[in-house]
Amino acid sequence: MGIKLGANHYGKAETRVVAVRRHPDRHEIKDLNVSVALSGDMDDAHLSGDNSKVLPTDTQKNTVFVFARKYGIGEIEEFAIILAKHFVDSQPSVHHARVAIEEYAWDRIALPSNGIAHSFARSGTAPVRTAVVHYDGTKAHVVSGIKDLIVLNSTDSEFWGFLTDELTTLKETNDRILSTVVTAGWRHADTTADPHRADWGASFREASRYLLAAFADTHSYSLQQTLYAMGTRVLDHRPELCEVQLELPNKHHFVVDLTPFGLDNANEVFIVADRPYGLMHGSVLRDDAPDAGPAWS
Ligand SMILES: O=c1[nH]c(=O)c2[nH]c(=O)[nH]c2[nH]1
Repeated sequence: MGIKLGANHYGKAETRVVAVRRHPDRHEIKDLNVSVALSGDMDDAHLSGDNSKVLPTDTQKNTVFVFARKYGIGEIEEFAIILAKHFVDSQPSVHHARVAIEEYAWDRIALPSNGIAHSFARSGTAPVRTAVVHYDGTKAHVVSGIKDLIVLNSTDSEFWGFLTDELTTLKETNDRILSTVVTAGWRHADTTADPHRADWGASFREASRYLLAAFADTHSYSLQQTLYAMGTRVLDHRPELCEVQLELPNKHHFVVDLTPFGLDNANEVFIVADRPYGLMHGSVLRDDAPDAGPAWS
């Protein structure tokens, strides 16, 4: 019985880079977490310790900083494509690059006394913008997204009519709190490997806006239904996108029984359960969505 090397990839994970763009009257910052994973002709490295086809992860990290300086950091999709193309197009042993970027938002605080807006406060619950690019020498699969987006509806949520068995204790409800922490990715249909081919910023802002709007104005009969409504809303309005994947934990809010204290509680005071939680995952896609290839991996 033989043993062989299976699928593998390697790279520098979580390079944190902050870039400051200095204008006379204001500075702008980009705060990113960049993870690179390369694969290709790496058998020798694993089987015999021959590193001649291995681009060190240290070099990958340096590339992130050098490219930030040389090209500046614009939209994260653009930066990810530039990096992914570089690794594959410049190294014959590298056949595939996955570049995943998280962008952390900062808010401005009061203008300091020198008149230059260069001070920021990390937004307390700011969601993180994400981009994952896969490039194989021809196509660039781009999945943009958002995570850590905490949302809550204090009404317009019901859950009833569900299956029951001898172990079911959950009561049906016509009015509950619905709260989740959205992790969403949306796949761009176009796979042309041109970093400047799209208005990535507008696409991100609009997709996020439609996700939120659908969460807010869907009268929900389950988090699963809300998930589908959110994905559908984005695809209805953003023709450049062909698939949305969502992961939605159900952040359970339970009405506290206050009768021991002689008080009623008409959906006013809740205990927030930390664990366990329901976890919904779903993909919403067009009938004619092109093959996803490695986009979601
Ligand atoms: O929206 C919900 N979906 C479920 O599948 C479920 N299951 C559960 O216990 N509560 C909920 N809520």
